[in-house]
Amino acid sequence: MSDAYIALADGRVVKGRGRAPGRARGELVFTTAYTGYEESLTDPSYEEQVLTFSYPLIGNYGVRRERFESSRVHPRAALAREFTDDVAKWLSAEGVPAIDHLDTRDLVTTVREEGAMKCGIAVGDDVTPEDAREELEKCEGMSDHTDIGSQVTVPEARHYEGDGPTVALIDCGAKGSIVSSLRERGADVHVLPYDASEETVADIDPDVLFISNGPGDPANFGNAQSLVEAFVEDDNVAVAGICLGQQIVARAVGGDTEKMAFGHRGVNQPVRDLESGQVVMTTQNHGYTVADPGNLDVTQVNVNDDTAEGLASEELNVITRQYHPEANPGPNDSLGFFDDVLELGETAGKRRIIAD
Ligand SMILES: NC(=O)CC[C@H](N)C(=O)O
Repeated sequence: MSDAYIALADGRVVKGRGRAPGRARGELVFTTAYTGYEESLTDPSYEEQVLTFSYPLIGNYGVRRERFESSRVHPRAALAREFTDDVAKWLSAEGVPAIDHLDTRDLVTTVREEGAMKCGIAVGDDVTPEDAREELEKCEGMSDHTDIGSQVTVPEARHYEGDGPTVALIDCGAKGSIVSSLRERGADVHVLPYDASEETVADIDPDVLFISNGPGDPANFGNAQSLVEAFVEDDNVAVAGICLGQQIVARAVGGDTEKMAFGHRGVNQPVRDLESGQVVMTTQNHGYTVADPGNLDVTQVNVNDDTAEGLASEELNVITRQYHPEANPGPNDSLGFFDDVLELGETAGKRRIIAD
């Protein structure tokens, strides 16, 4: 165990116990999830953030690769009341600093009251509060990471063959279980880099253009937005999105996004479907929200703060979710989203066959 310091943008330096050494900086956020630490730590949407777990004991059921959502840990550092040795070893091996023995209630309250904030981290045998402050000094705001997509996307296109509708999944930092949720339903999935060209997508001749989740500010994903702009009016292509994907789709159809104070991160966020009135529990991880849905209808809202959780347009064949229907971690209540997306794609595909 070593010394560990967190320098917060509000001027405070918090001391903890070092569990994995290193220095880091990022946007301090918290998740209230009481399970799913492996999925959260490997979710690419946490790139450039420092993740605080409000649940006190992290690591209770070990660390298993099968639960990973990507090939590496994405938060720049991890904070908890208590990490098990398994988690501390994993984060050390990944070179991601970890600190525990913290008053995480205080950290969460600070972020709730003052909003997600920059922080600097220093963990090691002879680190000082000054080292953490130095990291804080170098910390950029989330929106300043203008090419964050390049850090999390696939290096080149991947194709998973299937008999179902063809999906062009634009990988802005996609969680693995979005790909597997589509494949399990028979979809023919092309995973494309975040900067894929319109021609590449057109060559695939997709039934669905699907924009994935991903880190940072949706305004920094101009290429994905222009792909939606190019295909959304095409009657033969359905458009779908999850989380960052919903935000990008909304921006592409004349809508807008804004930063939330501290966001939604957890596994029990209640969402109401406006048509059925049904409330489902959802997994969430986002710090931006759709402030204006543009040409789309808001179909689902967050019960706590009324923010847009689902958007759709029958006319444009669009369906999106702000939360994570792939449910890793989290309740399976909304897995049906993937069936809805593929059905929409199938309808679009049939229209094309008739048109041909
Ligand atoms: N999980 C996500 O796709 C996150 C979307 C976006 N980066 C946000 O923070 O709002």
